[in-house]
Amino acid sequence: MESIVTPSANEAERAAESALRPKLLEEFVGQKKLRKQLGLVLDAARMRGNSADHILLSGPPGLGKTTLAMIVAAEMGVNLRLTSGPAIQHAGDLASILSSLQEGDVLFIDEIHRLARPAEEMLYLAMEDFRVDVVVGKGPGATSIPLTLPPFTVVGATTRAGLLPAPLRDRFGYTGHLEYYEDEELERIITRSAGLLETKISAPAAKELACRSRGTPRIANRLLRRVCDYAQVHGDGEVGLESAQHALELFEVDPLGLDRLDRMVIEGLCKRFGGGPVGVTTLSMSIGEEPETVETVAEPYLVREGFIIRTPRGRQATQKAWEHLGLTAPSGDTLI
Ligand SMILES: Nc1ncnc2c1ncn2[C@@H]1O[C@H](COP(=O)(O)OP(=O)(O)OP(=O)(O)O)[C@@H](O)[C@H]1O
Repeated sequence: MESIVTPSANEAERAAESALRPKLLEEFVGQKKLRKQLGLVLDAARMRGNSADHILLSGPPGLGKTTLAMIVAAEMGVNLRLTSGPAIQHAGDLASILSSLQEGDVLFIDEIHRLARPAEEMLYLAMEDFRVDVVVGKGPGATSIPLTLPPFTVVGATTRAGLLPAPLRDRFGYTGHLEYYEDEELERIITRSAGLLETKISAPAAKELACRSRGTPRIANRLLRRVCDYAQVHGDGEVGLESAQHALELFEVDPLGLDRLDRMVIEGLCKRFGGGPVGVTTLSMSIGEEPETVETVAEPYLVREGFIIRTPRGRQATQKAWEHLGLTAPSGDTLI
């Protein structure tokens, strides 16, 4: 189920996003600690006249990993090559990318935890010794020719740092973890993006959007685009609080950022199962959704925000879920 509050993006959306990306570290909002650490790593490399250490960025989708990789290249004044774990099917694919790198280049590998094993092993060597063994020919006659690479920087991005094998993780000199954003930071991102889209947005409207963006800049920018559409069609193009609220109502994003699926899950849990605990398969069937959709699309945010908890006996609604639906929890229950 595609939703306006999904944190991931398809290719078309990524293209639309490029106009809104901050280009330099000082334009990047939030992630204060990471910004300072990364700034130091880059400053030191610049002062030494070296390429930057390899950098690993981990965190949920839509928080700015790709943006930061682009910023690293811009700050270092070098070229950026973009690829991803799933795009590298064979070690040969990686060898051809590596052998085309120029001195200092930044190689961004998105979803690095999804690299195939042989490519991963080739990457260890390239990152450590700036060397790659290119295999020429096939079968018993195949020979391996060592190729020296110029120094370069790998920026790896992952949503699942725990899945990275230790030898690969150890080859990154700096690892930065991206956290969900505060509402006030999202407000600044929204105001900045509105400026780039040449739209005026009032401070209360930006605040309203921020509260519903689930801590994620990608969602904030997406909601902003829809709210701009609404203001253009139904008003004079300026986004005020009222038009923002109407637009968000139209797209079924409620004041705490829950969408239709999220509400169906907590409503099903409270109304049909007395708040649970109930197994995810039974719960999903009762609302006509696939268990995988409920587990991967709705649950992460509902758990993170404390609407539901996972127990060994299944999912359970919390007091916050009952309150959000305007319902009273059955008496006698010990609610979390
Ligand atoms: N700190 C920030 N300040 C301003 N805009 C941001 C910030 N972080 C992210 N964005 C914006 O949010 C959108 C998504 O960011 P980005 O593509 O970098 O996320 P990502 O973490 O790489 O996502 P994925 O894991 O899906 O690849 C972009 O339009 C980007 O401009």
